[in-house]
Amino acid sequence: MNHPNALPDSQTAADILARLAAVIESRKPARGGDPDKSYVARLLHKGPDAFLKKIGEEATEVVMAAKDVQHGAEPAKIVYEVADLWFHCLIALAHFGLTPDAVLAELARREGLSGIAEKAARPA
Ligand SMILES: N=c1c2ncn([C@@H]3O[C@H](COP(=O)(O)OP(=O)(O)OP(=O)(O)O)[C@@H](O)[C@H]3O)c2ncn1[C@@H]1O[C@H](COP(=O)(O)O)[C@@H](O)[C@H]1O
Repeated sequence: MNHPNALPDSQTAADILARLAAVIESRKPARGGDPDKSYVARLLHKGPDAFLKKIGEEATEVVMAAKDVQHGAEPAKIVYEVADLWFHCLIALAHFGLTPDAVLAELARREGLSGIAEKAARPA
């Protein structure tokens, strides 16, 4: 299994996610997405139960891939499964009118905030 380990110089993760989000947006039924020609349109057409089920399956596949890697499989296996998981999460975000930028902004907001300190500061 071969996959590129680094992004080309001109590409940022935010750009890639934004481009994919734009494609997903264009596949919405209201925008004429065709379930016969597009996997994304098909999932959006089926509705939340369909893509939320896929997210559950893909999350499980990430766990299974990681267990395989623990037992000697090629680490790239995890990359493919995480890509599937992120992709299906982007479909859910689009359905609910959210963008990957919102998630990136939340991660940026959390930068430097220890998870242990954050949990300890929560109201009882
Ligand atoms: N990144 C992806 C992407 N990742 C995974 N998949 C598809 O997700 C599906 C589910 O993957 P699985 O491994 O679970 O396959 P499966 O078990 O056969 O799936 P199910 O039958 O259970 O749904 C497969 O059909 C994959 O091809 C993707 N399909 C599309 N994209 C992106 O979305 C864009 C728009 O795609 P379309 O809407 O199909 O034109 C594409 O240009 C890509 O950039």
